[in-house]
Amino acid sequence: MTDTPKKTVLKSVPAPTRPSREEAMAAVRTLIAWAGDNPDREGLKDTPKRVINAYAEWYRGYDLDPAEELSRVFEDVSGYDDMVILREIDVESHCEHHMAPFLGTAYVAYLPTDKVVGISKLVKVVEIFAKRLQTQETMTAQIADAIDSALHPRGTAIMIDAVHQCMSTRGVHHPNVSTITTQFTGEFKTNPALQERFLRLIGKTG
Ligand SMILES: Nc1nc2c(ncn2[C@@H]2O[C@H](COP(=O)(O)OP(=O)(O)OP(=O)(O)O)[C@@H](O)[C@H]2O)c(=O)[nH]1
Ligand SMILES: [Zn+2]
Repeated sequence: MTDTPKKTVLKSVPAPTRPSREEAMAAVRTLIAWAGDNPDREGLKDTPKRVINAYAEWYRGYDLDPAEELSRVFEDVSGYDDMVILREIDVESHCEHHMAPFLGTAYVAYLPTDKVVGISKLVKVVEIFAKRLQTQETMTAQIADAIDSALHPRGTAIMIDAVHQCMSTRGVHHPNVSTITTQFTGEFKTNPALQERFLRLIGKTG
């Protein structure tokens, strides 16, 4: 049997059966009771509703398509062909192992060929992948893959630097550990000088 190459999923696969709001709120009541509190006491009365509204915000990326955000391109850039870099994009995501937040910063760069994309769309792509249950590695790869598939650039460079609350507020309890992930494709992958320039321009080298 041959190994098929791992493909990053750009469009989310819908949950087999998406529960109703009522079912989701009942699940929150169960978790409150499991934590040891009384879901019927005054202070917790509206909590299931608040929690599912928060979930709708934290996981809104399942209903959004990054390819659609990157579908509008501009070809009139007067021959500009150097890297485009977005620095310091806030990342607020949740790890798929504990559903705990991980918070940090993303840096996104690509080397255009004949077209560029509106820079806000790159922030939206980061946002869409962040608003799903993630590992930092998967999310980093997915952002690169979305840009490569939509723009066919000469290369893409992504870096995410984040602190995982599953490591800071529980488990190993190390609040100062941050995790850095990078994904380089195309010329960024094959040319160390380009990687170095990307890292220098985002302020990650001395
Ligand atoms: N590679 C990777 N690991 C992650 C990420 N987010 C959380 N984790 C890790 O996922 C692992 C899950 O490990 P398990 O042993 O299955 O779960 P656990 O017993 O809760 O692990 P501890 O966190 O070590 O207490 C932990 O080591 C987490 O630190 C991520 O984005 N990428
Ligand atoms: Zn976790």
